[in-house]
Amino acid sequence: MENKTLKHLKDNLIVSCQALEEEPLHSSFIMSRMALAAVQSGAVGIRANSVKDIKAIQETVSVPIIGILKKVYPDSPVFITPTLAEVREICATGVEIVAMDATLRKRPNEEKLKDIVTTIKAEYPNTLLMADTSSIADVKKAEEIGFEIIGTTLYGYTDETQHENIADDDFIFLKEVLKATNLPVIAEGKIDTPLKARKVLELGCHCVVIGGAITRPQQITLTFVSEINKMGKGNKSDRK
Ligand SMILES: CC(=O)N[C@H](C=O)[C@@H](O)[C@H](O)[C@H](O)COP(=O)(O)O
Repeated sequence: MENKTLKHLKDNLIVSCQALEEEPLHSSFIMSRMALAAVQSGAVGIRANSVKDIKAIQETVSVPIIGILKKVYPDSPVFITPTLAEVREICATGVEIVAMDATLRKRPNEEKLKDIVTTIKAEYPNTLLMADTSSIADVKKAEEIGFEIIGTTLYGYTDETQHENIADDDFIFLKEVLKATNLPVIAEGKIDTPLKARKVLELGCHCVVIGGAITRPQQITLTFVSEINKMGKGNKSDRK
């Protein structure tokens, strides 16, 4: 029998409401209002970073939350809920799903992903664990060690995949992910148009997470400015 949260999310939209310290909208209050705006327009779930933001969002909306805690360690490139300590902190908020980096990269403090998953499953058996992956090898490993959900979150966001985009070659990577696992797949990462969101669901993803294209105004503004800047001198109107 499928889990209640997964049933709720099926074929629907999750909006990621995140602003890091260096971003203009960094504020738990603003993130909670972003979440409210998203839910008012039909999002059925929210993805959020940090205990503070999660609490503010929980007080504002009552949809399932994918919680993460971004933290940078000096000895590893892994920063999305990287160690057992952050996973525990996010589980303790009571979010329905906790996501963590599930790439095969070296983790901080020499921790092993399998140990983190085993420990958390014993402590929080009702919390769903989502693997933020970047490759087919990550996906297979994540399923093997006990994750319940696969996310494509890190495809295009690691050194190895920085030049890739999930929409490349008619979503070839996503199609391979769907073939490689029987777990529900959440499409996430660089999905920047409504059409692409629909397409990933039609391909068989369980649901879709959209971040920057909805909640990062600096990123949205840039898409307009870049297009405007393509206007050649010859195309500019003479009209005063
Ligand atoms: C790589 C990384 O740090 N990803 C983060 C994960 O939570 C967020 O910053 C993204 O906004 C989120 O994954 C949604 O993706 P996009 O913003 O591309 O729609």
